[in-house]
Amino acid sequence: MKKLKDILYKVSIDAVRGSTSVEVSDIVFDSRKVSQNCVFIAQKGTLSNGHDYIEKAVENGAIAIIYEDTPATFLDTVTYVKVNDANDALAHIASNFYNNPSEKLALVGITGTNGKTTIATLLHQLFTRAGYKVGLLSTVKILVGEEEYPATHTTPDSITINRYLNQMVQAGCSYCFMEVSSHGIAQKRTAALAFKGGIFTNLSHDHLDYHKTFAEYRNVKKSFFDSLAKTSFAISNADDKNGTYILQNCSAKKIMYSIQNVADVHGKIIESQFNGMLLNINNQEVWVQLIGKFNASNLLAIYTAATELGLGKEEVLLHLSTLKSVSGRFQFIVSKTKITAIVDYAHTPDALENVLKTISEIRTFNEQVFTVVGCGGNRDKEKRPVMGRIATEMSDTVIFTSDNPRNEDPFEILKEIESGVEAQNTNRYITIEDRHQAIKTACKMATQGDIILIAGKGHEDYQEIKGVKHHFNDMEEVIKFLNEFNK
Ligand SMILES: CC(=O)N[C@H]1[C@@H](OP(=O)(O)OP(=O)(O)OC[C@H]2O[C@@H](n3ccc(=O)[nH]c3=O)[C@H](O)[C@@H]2O)O[C@H](CO)[C@@H](O)[C@@H]1O[C@H](C)C(=O)N[C@@H](C)C(=O)N[C@H](CCC(=O)O)C(=O)O
Ligand SMILES: Nc1ncnc2c1ncn2[C@@H]1O[C@H](COP(=O)(O)OP(=O)(O)OP(=O)(O)O)[C@@H](O)[C@H]1O
Ligand SMILES: N[C@H](CCC[C@H](N)C(=O)O)C(=O)O
Ligand SMILES: [Mg+2]
Repeated sequence: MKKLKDILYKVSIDAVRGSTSVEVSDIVFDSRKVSQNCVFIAQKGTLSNGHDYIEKAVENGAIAIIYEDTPATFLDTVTYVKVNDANDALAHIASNFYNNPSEKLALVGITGTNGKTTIATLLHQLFTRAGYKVGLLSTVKILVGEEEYPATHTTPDSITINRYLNQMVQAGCSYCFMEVSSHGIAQKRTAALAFKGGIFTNLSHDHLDYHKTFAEYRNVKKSFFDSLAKTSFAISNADDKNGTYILQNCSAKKIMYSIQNVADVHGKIIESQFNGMLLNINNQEVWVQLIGKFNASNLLAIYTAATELGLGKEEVLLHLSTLKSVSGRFQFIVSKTKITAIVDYAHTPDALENVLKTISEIRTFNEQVFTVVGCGGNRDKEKRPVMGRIATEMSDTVIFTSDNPRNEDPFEILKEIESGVEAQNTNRYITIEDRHQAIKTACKMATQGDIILIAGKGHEDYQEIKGVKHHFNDMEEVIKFLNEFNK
């Protein structure tokens, strides 16, 4: 068992009351999960304040309390440690408690609005193919080697991160690729981790409900790169207008990739079809099984990271050609009558535009493109009209529908989406709130050779309505209806 003082290493402490030599059984930030001899870390949240639960935590057996705001009463049987930032303290305590696992493997963090899951998952695939045991922390799932665990967040809390990293180290993983969300950075979930490298994809409109301004959102992402060690690497996208800014105060080795400009790693799409594209990366050609400019960009980031982590260029190119698309990311099926149905997680204006652009680059224009799309409830409202405009501008027919309305009125969300449709495109859409019916209608309307894009939910297997998650999967639905209509 560890002593309290052992896990306080690197924590910025203001005051201590009681003994730090007590032995601690576990660390928790939720009073409901406290067990005998636990350390309870009181965090200020968005809904409630952990400081209100200090007494409850002590009642449940906490032996030590880490806090920012001094509690009204102190007990002699409990050790109290005052810190100026409980989230930062939690990050260090979690790392110490699990023996600083991030220092024992090569940890790479991927951040940006879009592409994190794709890059992290494909890097996991690539290094596994290269013969290593690899960890993954992503929106879709957590992997310790090939062993799979469910993911609840894009970037989990510090305790969960370090618990899994420790498990990865124990299992013999040499690498871990993790998504680093802006919420994760802002809440210091990744603060005490030793990153071998960081990757920046792009920055566009999202989460302004949480970060308030774009500048704040951008600076949160930048702070991740500011904190990278000199001995690590920072890979950034020269095609994004914030790609250089994000590395301005970064002291790590900087490497830029681009499909538009001159850069350390330059790529070009030579040819593109539904089943893949031919890429030229730094003057070497490679056929890959993914499509779209955005995936070419993701593959450049992957190529750069893999070579930076020590794999040979030829070996990396060989593995790149075997990588398969990530679940719910431009995942497609072709039906009996050659209708192509694509399920994609595009839930931001930028991602929706990219997916529709990719489709227009490949389509023949002898067919129709149907788009089924909605916007999540209790999330950024500003993106709704923008997504409404983009969907109707770039598809022949759009069916607006619900995507996790959560606690909002789905019809109000739909009105906000519709408000963005430009006058000349109002005849291009219909609105069907029920997502089953919306997908069914698209399948009914589509004829031989048409394309149906179902955007926003990707891999998700639920529709969240008023706190209840009902089973729902876009791919299952579209396959079911295409079969039902014998298409
Ligand atoms: C807005 C946000 O990020 N919220 C996260 C935050 O919760 P919170 O600040 O609201 O916490 P709270 O419920 O107010 O409670 C405050 C503190 O009191 C404690 N408490 C509370 C009640 C009690 O009885 N006892 C007790 O001790 C809580 O454990 C907590 O420490 O801290 C919690 C613990 O780590 C997270 O689970 C929670 O994520 C919620 C579920 C969430 O939805 N987060 C999303 C927005 C998120 O983080 N998304 C990003 C990326 C999304 C993307 O890029 O698309 C992600 O990384 O997943
Ligand atoms: N590099 C990219 N640039 C723009 N759009 C992208 C890029 N990569 C993927 N996309 C689009 O964004 C969607 C989400 O991709 P992905 O899941 O990889 O992103 P993410 O950053 O993990 O998102 P989240 O914030 O939800 O975790 C994809 O389905 C695709 O439409
Ligand atoms: N990680 C994102 C995913 C959004 C996916 C979309 N289907 C929605 O529910 O809005 C979020 O929770 O904001
Ligand atoms: Mg993700």
